[in-house]
Amino acid sequence: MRPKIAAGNWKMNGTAAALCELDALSRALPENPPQVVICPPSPLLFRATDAVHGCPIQIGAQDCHTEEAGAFTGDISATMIADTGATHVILGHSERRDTHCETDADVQAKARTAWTSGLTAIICIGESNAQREAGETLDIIGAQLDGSLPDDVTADNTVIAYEPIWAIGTGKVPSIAQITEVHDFIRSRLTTRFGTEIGNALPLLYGGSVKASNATEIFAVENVDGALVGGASLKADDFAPIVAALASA
Ligand SMILES: O=C(CO)COP(=O)(O)O
Repeated sequence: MRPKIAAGNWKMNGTAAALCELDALSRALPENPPQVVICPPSPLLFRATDAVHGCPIQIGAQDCHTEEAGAFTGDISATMIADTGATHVILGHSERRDTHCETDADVQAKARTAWTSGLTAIICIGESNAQREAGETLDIIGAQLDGSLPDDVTADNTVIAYEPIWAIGTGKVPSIAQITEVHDFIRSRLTTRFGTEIGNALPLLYGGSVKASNATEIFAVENVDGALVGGASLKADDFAPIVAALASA
């Protein structure tokens, strides 16, 4: 049985004042909540882990460097992230692949260093609009999976998030048939490469314009184990109904 995971990616949004949303979210959690992971900007990590102390919300970072320490001005390492009490790190988000030119090989190296520090890697993949229109979606997704996932992936150290780039922050959501097709494809690619035990145990999240209004039908898709949510994770009032939809999926 795979865990259900509601992850929130705050991206470059929020100052210390936003941490009150964690408290509000914890009070709004359903009785048997799914796993909830909030990924605030890195300056908030220490305070965020303090803020969720004693409640079932976990904290994650949005990126880490491939190295554990060294002369990399402006970067943060997996060791530092783990030191804050965070448990997860998002890797290979399309915004980083785009604006920081991250490659699949970079993502794979980052996953290894994340694991070394005991973090769970949330590895993001997804096609652009041009790639989808050219009929290349499954080729792109397959190549990103092959290149971004280390061989020794396990269901405990990795979560995969399918985020079509054209659905991120646009309000455009793929059809249920499109989400089903890609998630089924990812599942079969994983079982082929890692075997049925690991391949069937790895959680798969959908991300891109998830809101309370579309969450229930997305979570009903067989190979969707949760969501990676951007804009609608910033406010507890928006995110709590998504968490509740996942809890009852
Ligand atoms: O990029 C995302 C999460 O990582 C999705 O963002 P939105 O939910 O704002 O579309």
